[in-house]
Amino acid sequence: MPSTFTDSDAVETRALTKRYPSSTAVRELDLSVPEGSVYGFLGPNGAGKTTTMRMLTGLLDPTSGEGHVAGASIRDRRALAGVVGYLPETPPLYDELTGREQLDYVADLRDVGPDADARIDSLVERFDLAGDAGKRIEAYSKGMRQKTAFVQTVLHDPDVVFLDEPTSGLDPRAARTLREEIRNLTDDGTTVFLSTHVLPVVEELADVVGVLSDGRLVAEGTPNGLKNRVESDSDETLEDVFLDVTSGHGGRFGR
Ligand SMILES: Nc1ncnc2c1ncn2[C@@H]1O[C@H](COP(=O)(O)OP(=O)(O)OP(=O)(O)O)[C@@H](O)[C@H]1O
Repeated sequence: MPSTFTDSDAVETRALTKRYPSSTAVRELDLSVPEGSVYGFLGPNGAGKTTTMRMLTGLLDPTSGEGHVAGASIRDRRALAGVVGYLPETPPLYDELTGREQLDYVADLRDVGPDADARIDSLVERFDLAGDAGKRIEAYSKGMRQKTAFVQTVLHDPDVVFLDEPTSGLDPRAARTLREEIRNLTDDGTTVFLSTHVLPVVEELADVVGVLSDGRLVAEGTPNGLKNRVESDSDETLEDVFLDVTSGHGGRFGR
């Protein structure tokens, strides 16, 4: 069967669905995320965001439907591993390793090559982790863990980076550094798939926002486009849009 996927989209899904015995987490999801853009993926708790990202990163098999990420089928884990980076809500870190050992280990695992040391040095410096790189991760604060986890996610220069609540636990300075790093990634052509409940972060960074509710995409557009979809005396905020489209009453904003 000929593929209907286009070359310019970094993430594409068609009718992507995940069913569990007692519920359907993701329903017939169609996504198209252009290369080099930031896609803000919003939705209430339990909407299906993590399930979607786990399918797009090869950690979970879809029940039906299909998808490609940077040209790799989401059913081809080996191909996906080279092109995606995933920062999950609870990042996989080894408490017994030092920060530096953790990053060296991941660089090795991901086959980063001869530039690994320089790349780690620069990212560790950028996130103000250099002074603590020799300490064991068990002694790290939540923010230090989160920063280390972000660095390990982007170490192999993936084509598409999936971030689940990346600013969680970060102080304002670190959160700003992270937002700048996300911008730097897209300047280099990387695509960022960003799931967060922090709406100002989405508003600042996202080129396009998709809102998931009960496993379905209920709204999609630029942050300004979504806000301006209804005429209103007061300024509509992204939070108003979010609350409206996820209210369960259909909302004023159709897709
Ligand atoms: N392993 C599982 N078995 C059964 N149901 C599951 C499983 N994992 C997730 N679910 C269900 O799928 C739905 C979507 O969950 P998911 O974690 O994807 O939501 P989310 O949008 O990431 O939520 P949050 O914002 O709270 O992180 C929920 O109803 C959840 O209970």
